[in-house]
Amino acid sequence: MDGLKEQRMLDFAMENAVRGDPQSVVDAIDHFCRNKEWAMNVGDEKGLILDKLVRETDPLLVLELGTYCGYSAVRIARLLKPGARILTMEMNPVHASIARQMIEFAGVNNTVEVLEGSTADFIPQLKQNYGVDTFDFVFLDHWKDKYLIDTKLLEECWLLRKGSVLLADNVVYPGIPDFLEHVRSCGRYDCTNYPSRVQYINKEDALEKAVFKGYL
Ligand SMILES: C[S@@+](CC[C@H](N)C(=O)[O-])C[C@H]1O[C@@H](n2cnc3c(N)ncnc32)[C@H](O)[C@@H]1O
Ligand SMILES: [Mg+2]
Repeated sequence: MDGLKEQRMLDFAMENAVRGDPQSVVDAIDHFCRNKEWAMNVGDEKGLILDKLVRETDPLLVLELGTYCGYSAVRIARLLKPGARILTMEMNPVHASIARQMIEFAGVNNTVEVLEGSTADFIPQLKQNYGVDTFDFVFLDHWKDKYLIDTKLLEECWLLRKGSVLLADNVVYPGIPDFLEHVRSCGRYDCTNYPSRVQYINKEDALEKAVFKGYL
């Protein structure tokens, strides 16, 4: 097959979903990944847990670490109240470009801003350059050796407040033991595990919710 899977995913969504209808974009991507080519979106099964926790939190300001093609950003954006915003970080320029097109096609480009670059570079700039006070909801879904480093960076940069919800994907597969050990044992988070399955295949995985208790 020629070209990139990510481009094929975008083309499939544009041909099979309705412009401006984010649910139809989410459905088209899930269909593509279940029937044509697997991809690393959080997917429809874990996506239901993500939906439930976004609805419960009803955030005004969301941070996503790891945009990929924009699937989870569109998925979250479709649930947000007017005026709410998502900042999503992606260091791969090809992924960032596909994501911007996906987000624009889904009609959520006024809600979602893709920051192209690494989390290590962007997180320390958020207060000064992006007008951020604290995040209500953070979705961690980038490279697994960065979850702990970036969680500590969010804490150090005062970007969390009492009640901020961190939601981490892939805590069983491939597993993020250093992150889990930190949030479960440092005393600053209330943690809940949500068992599920790896996107689009029958293999055990889970999401971990860690609610920040404040700078104790
Ligand atoms: C699993 S995918 C994200 C999937 C997306 N959240 C979804 O569900 O649709 C991980 C993405 O994180 C990006 N990434 C990994 N480490 C990063 C970092 N330190 N800073 C920014 N992007 C990163 C990768 O390039 C990749 O596109
Ligand atoms: Mg993931």
